[in-house]
Amino acid sequence: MKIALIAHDRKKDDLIQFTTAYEQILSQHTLYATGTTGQRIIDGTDLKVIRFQSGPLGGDQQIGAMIAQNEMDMVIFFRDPLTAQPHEPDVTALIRLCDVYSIPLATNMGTAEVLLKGLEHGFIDWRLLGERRG
Ligand SMILES: O=C(CO)COP(=O)(O)O
Repeated sequence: MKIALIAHDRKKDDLIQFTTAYEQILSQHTLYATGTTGQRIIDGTDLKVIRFQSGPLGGDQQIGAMIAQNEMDMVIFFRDPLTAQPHEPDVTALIRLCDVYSIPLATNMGTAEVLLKGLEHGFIDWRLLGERRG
């Protein structure tokens, strides 16, 4: 599975804690991240991460483009609901594309835990069926 990991600045520590706790599951998948988030994960864990641009410089849009091309299977996006983002339209567009393409999306740690446990138990394997249909 291809999983995108993103966190706004005040949520980055939470995402590092989360990726550390679920490192064993995450390490079995291909991980992508926006620029700064990806660097933090690389520095803080043993996970391999493919980094895009930083969010304000287009990283959310790059992940959105992958979703539109059926190249992303899950998005974990720890948003900061209390801070205005200069690239709010990009954030909204990414979330919208997850809904357009029915991509599992977690915007907080509670949902992210459920998604990863579901991933571990094969609940998201339907994405692989789509891959085989090609
Ligand atoms: O702003 C972001 C998502 O909207 C995240 O970008 P960074 O990972 O580069 O901080």
